Amino acid sequence: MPILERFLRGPGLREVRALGLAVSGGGDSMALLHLAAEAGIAARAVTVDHGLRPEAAAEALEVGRVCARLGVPHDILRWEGWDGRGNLMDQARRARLRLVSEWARGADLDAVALGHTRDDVAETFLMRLARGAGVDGLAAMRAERRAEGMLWLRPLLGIGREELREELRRRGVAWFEDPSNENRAFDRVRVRQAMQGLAGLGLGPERLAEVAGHLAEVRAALDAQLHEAARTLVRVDRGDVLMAPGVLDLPDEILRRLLRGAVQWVASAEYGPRGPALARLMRDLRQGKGRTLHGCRLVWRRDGLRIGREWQAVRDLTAPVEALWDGRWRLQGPPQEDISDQPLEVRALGADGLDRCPGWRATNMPRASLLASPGVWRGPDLLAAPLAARPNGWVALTDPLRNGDFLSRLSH
Ligand SMILES: Nc1ncnc2c1ncn2[C@@H]1O[C@H](COP(=O)(O)OP(=O)(O)OP(=O)(O)O)[C@@H](O)[C@H]1O
Repeated sequence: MPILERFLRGPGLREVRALGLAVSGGGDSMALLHLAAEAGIAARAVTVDHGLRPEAAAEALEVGRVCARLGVPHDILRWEGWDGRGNLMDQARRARLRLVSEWARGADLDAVALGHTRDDVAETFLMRLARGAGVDGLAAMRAERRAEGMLWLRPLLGIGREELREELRRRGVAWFEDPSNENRAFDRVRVRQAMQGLAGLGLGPERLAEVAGHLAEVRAALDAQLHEAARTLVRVDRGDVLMAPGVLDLPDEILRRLLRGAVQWVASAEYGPRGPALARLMRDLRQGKGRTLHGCRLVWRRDGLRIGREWQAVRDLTAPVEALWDGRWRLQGPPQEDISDQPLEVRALGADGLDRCPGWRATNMPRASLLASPGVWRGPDLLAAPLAARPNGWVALTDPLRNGDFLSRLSH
């Protein structure tokens, strides 16, 4: 089948009204650009200049010239955010995702296409295998996914990198080779080199991508079961997660995912607890015991398992009332006159705060959950404790985006 047709068969492309194209100038995304232009898709391209290589700015301009010849509007975004710490590649990738999604929303695009190919799937599979990943990590990346408020499409996942380059050569199109592709310090580069030896064993990129594709189907089946379990056995009660006792009848794999998602949400953490910690947790829970984990308290009560925030984990957290507190709480209250030079702030109630909420028992919330619940403070004075029966005109809601996130995170 001609390459253009295979490209167009990629999910979502035909329904898109206006498509963003993330074009770094490398072979894969240059092929993406040319295929989209040839297909007559209404598109707008973007290049992020990370400012990390001196040539990057000139390369971005060159991508712009190619786009102009194809009649595709092109924008350049600059990232100057690296603070010199942490994993540079990871930060650059995250920043790129954020910048490009802001750009796409601003340009009223309904999806952004990325140039990942079948070789990326195969390489990622091997890299994850080397780290001992499970089904989720080994499963092929999704051809269609939502993140950062944008729909991301990967229409080239079924096509090999070399085939795309062949197509570019046929058209006389040049592309930039990223010099880091030669740098053995990067895992991906070492994996690429190792793959040349694996091909002789029948483990070429096609076969590896096929296995990753099967695992993606396994992941989808687990997701469906997880969603069903969450829908029928789990609910959120004022920031705590409640699981019906029936969760103990679920297969271990599903219960583990449910617990990881719930704990991650209650702790507002970027990652859930790791395998060994989850295994210990499950053993204890099956013996009817509770425990603390990852900044959460898990306790059995009459109606099932309650997962709440641990006071110790939030005792020193302070946020202005307009901001999210503990990554998920939004406080809303009556307008305040600026009568004091002490600003209003959100802090956990703690024992000191809860002592000033005489009606808290009527809330039917465990004391431990209320200790870690948000209060509105002015210096030492507690103005409001919305979850502990002292609202004083204030409400505390978990951020709706985060709330939606809870289920999507549960489903990974
Ligand atoms: N600086 C960038 N500007 C715009 N899009 C980018 C940029 N870097 C990566 N992308 C997008 O993300 C996809 C995958 O990123 P990856 O880091 O694997 O890219 P790459 O190795 O530079 O690939 P390519 O050969 O497509 O340029 C690219 O195909 C492209 O769609």
